[in-house]
Amino acid sequence: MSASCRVVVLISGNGSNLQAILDGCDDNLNAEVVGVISNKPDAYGLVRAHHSEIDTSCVIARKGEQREDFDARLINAIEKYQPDLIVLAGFMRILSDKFVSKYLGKMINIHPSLLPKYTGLNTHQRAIDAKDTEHGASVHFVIPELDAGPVILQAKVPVYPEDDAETLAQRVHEQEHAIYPLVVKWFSLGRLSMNNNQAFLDGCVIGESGYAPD
Ligand SMILES: Nc1nc2c(c(=O)[nH]1)N[C@@H](CN(C=O)c1ccc(C(=O)N[C@@H](CCC(=O)O)C(=O)O)cc1)CN2
Ligand SMILES: NCC(=O)N[C@@H]1O[C@H](COP(=O)([O-])[O-])[C@@H](O)[C@H]1O
Repeated sequence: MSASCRVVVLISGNGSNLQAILDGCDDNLNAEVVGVISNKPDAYGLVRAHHSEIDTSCVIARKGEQREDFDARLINAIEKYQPDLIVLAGFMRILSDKFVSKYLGKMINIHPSLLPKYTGLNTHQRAIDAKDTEHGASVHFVIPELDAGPVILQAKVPVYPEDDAETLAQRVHEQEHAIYPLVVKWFSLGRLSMNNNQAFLDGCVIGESGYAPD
């Protein structure tokens, strides 16, 4: 029986979140990763996709190319798979308003901070520099404004005085790999909508150990 929710994952690098979602789909028969698309040809996530016999493609920015032109090529690559859900997993491109509007409500991203804190890049070092005692990750719907979409699920981790960006990133990664597959599962079960998202925010109390409604 083919899965009801066709998932396309966009990556730019290592793909550890892709791997967590692939592993999660083994248990969640409602979702199937049908394609992995990278904007970097050397992304290790492409190797992970090949190991799982998932179709892959690359859409590589051309020198001087307009963002909208790149995004048009990316749409062509995505539409081949006819996805129900688009998952950004370390996809390091800011997407144009036209692209985001096309996939509004069916595109999610994982961001390494407790949004709305620390949108953008270098979040772990910024949390350390601010002497924060907690940090974490957020899964959110993607809207044109960067990292500002409705938050679906968050995971918190402690920040220790001896932490550097690397040790903190590792602790955050562990929680990312726990929460992202959950959100994919909820979406595949039809339990996620950008319109009535508050129910999940109220129900999602996440600590270091991680908790979320089943
Ligand atoms: N319109 C949106 N696009 C993207 C969103 C979003 O919420 N709205 N989420 C990001 C993911 N992201 C952080 O989570 C992020 C990715 C990339 C950048 C960025 O500055 N990219 C540069 C290029 C960087 C590079 O090539 O190394 C750029 O695109 O000019 C910031 C945040 C995904 N896109
Ligand atoms: N602003 C986007 C961003 O910084 N995303 C972050 O990139 C990493 C990708 O790791 P992965 O390739 O191993 O999944 C993840 O930590 C994710 O939160």
